[in-house]
Amino acid sequence: MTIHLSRCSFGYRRRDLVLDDLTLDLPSGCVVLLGPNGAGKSTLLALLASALRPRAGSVTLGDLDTRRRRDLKRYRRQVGWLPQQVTPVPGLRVREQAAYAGWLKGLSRRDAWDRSLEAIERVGLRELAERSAAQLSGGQLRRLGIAQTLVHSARVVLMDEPTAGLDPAQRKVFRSLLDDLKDQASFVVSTHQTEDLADSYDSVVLLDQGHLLFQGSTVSFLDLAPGEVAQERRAEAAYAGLVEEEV
Ligand SMILES: Nc1ncnc2c1ncn2[C@@H]1O[C@H](COP(=O)(O)OP(=O)(O)OP(=O)(O)O)[C@@H](O)[C@H]1O
Repeated sequence: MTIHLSRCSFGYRRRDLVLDDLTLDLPSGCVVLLGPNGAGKSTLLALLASALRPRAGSVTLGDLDTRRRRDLKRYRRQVGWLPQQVTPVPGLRVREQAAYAGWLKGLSRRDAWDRSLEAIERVGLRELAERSAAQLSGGQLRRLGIAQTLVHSARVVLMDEPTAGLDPAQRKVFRSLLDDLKDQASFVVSTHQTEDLADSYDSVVLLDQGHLLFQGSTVSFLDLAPGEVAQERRAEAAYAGLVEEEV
């Protein structure tokens, strides 16, 4: 099941539209969300997370429509969101923070606590379960953020630049984590890093200035690069071709 955006518009200020009449079907699997700075990626993820409400249009998952109050809770339970900054909750240990996130999504205290252990285990934080969340490194905090989405068994996990600021070794850890979790949920991941596209993602969404420039399989995206471009540079060349065409 996928999230469907239909004719969505959104602006932070009355006159400016950051997303303009956007229609998009997010397929299951791993989707990478690309676009220049200010394209609207974080805004789109916040709309998909139902943290922001579109000015016009709809966001639906199956028969759940975020415009309907009675659907919102169920929708939010199915959709996990990892914003750019994962904030440690003051006074909470790693496992407690994962459990707290599940409780906020509507699990009972007991369920949230029980599930939190498996969630932190899946992201490799089992040994740090009793450590204060405030003492985690940036990469560990992001892993805790992912665990928070796993506690409530989100079917779609939205991640906003999860690898920004991570060193190459940590980025590799993140990629293999994503690989491990693919059987559990679908992922929509925004990033500026195009080098690992072919290995990690099934499809690509490219936004620029709130408009959709491309949506399709990773293979068809890479095919947009000129034939002579080497394999490891094809994503970058395809991206540049589409964005420059737009300027
Ligand atoms: N809270 C806000 N109030 C007003 N304008 C905002 C706010 N957040 C974002 N914007 C504006 O909305 C537009 C889209 O921003 P957004 O953060 O969604 O882009 P992005 O593609 O995620 O960018 P980046 O790659 O730099 O993170 C930008 O013009 C930005 O200045």
